[in-house]
This record gives sequence, structure tokens and C-alpha cells, in this order.
Amino acid sequence: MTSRPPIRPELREWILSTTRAGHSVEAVLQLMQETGYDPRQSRSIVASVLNMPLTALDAHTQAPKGQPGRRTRHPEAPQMTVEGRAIDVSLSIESPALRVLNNLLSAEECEALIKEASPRLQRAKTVDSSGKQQIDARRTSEGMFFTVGESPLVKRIEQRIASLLSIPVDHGEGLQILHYLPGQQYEPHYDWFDPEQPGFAAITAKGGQRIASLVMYLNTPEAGGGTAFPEVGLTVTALRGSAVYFAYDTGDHASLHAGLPVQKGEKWIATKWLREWPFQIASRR
Ligand SMILES: O=C(O)CCC(=O)C(=O)O
Ligand SMILES: [Fe+2]
Repeated sequence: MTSRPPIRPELREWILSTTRAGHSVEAVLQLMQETGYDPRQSRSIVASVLNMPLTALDAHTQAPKGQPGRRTRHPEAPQMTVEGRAIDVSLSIESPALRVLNNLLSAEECEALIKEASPRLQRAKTVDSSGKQQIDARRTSEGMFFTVGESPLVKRIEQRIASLLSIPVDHGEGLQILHYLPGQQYEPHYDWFDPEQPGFAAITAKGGQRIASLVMYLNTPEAGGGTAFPEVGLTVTALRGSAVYFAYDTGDHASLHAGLPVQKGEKWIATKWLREWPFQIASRR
């Protein structure tokens, strides 16, 4: 390994405060270069301060300027056959682009995901305005993240999602598992990141903006626990093996959604959020 000179604390603080103030990583790199840092050196310093792999920074900042990133393909009714599995598209809405998918996961896959996740559950967190994860009263469930390709089962499901939505596996964040008990819920929110938030640049430095979400139901709660879309007047029933997919542009208010309180029993979901640029280096299979 080559040893790198330490990063001056003032420079570290400036990079953090500038990105938190909403300036893009590209703008920070540009300013550093204007003050005499060479491009390679400034990239490696910014990657280190923002705690992101250099490859992710490169993938993001070398994206053609002003060009939109990738988009998902919306599944088409009545049925999609993906890797030999017939998935039913039982409901379609155009604004937001939303699909209810039945038979996305088998009962065995749902059980196995719950089993793999259970020992690692923690109180679910949200991303705060500085890009840090924090406990959030709006989200009372327990959760955990798998890393991309973490187990053969996770890999298989991620591959299925990638084929279904026609987007490479590495555009996905790690699969998140959430567990809700009676009374627990996820209050109305958007999954896209707000560009007005000071932490926007740091949150989107890796992978760019979120473009779509897939919420997969791993069990059927006895009562309650559906996913509501208040702008549409729609509630999707949580049914084991089914999922709701929805895609959005930044600022799309029609994509507002909530995990309704579980009234009886429990609720388990797996969520896959997709980004416009590669989010991480997926393990190769
Ligand atoms: O629990 C639900 O039904 C919704 C979950 C959700 O909105 C999310 O994971 O982003
Ligand atoms: Fe959400």
C-alpha cells in the first residue's frame, strides 16, 4: 500500500461543510483544482473524507454532465417471466409509475430471508440531513441491511430484481429488512432525496439519486400493515411473496407513501432501493 499524507483538518472540515451546504462533489473537486490540488489528489482526498470508495466517486463524477442516469423498466401486465419464474402484474398505475407484483418471491424464500435477517435486527434508522444514519421516531420498526450479494439467497433475489426491472445489480442499495409489531408504522415519506437538504451532495455522491423502490412482503400480517399511497388513494395489501414497485423523479409528490400501522400480528418486508448510477461494487457471480 502507498502511504498518503494526512489530510489537513481544515481541508476535511471545508469538504464536509461544503457538501453539507448542498454543493455537489463535482463543485468541490473543481474548487480544489482551482486552488492547486491536482485532479488525482483531490479525488482521493474527497473520497476519503466522504468515506466512499474511489471507484464509486469516479463512476459518479465521470458521468456525462447534465445527463440523466439510468431508469428502471416498469414491469408489464399481465405477467413477466423472469429467470424461469412467472410474476403476475396485478395492478398498474401511471402516476406515479407503480406496479403490484404477485409471486415475486416464494414462501420458502420469504421464510429464509426472515431467518437470515432475524439475529441482526436493530431499531430502524433514517438518513439525516448531514447524511448520517439516525434513529427516527417516524419509523418505529426494527431493521437490518444485507450487503449486495451477501448470501446465495440475497444474490438470487437481487438478480431476479435486476432482470425484472432491467437495471444492473450494482445500481441497488443493500437489501433492507424491516420488522413491524402491532402499532408500529412508517409515516408518510418520499424515498427520493431532497436536493434542498444540506446533506444531499454527500448522500448522492455515491450512486446519485434514488429512482425506484421495491417493497417486498415477506409475510401476511393478520390485520393492517399495508403500504398506502395517499396521493393516489391506494393501499397495497401486504401479502407474502407479493411486492409493490414504484418509480419516481426527484420531487415527485405522487410517490408519497407510508407503511400503515400493523393492527394484529407482525409485518416483515424487504426493500430494494435503486439508484441512477452504480451504487457499489456488486460481488461477481
Ligand atoms: O412498510 C412499508 O410498507 C413501506 C416501507 C417503505 O416505505 C420503505 O422501506 O421505504
Ligand atoms: Fe419508503
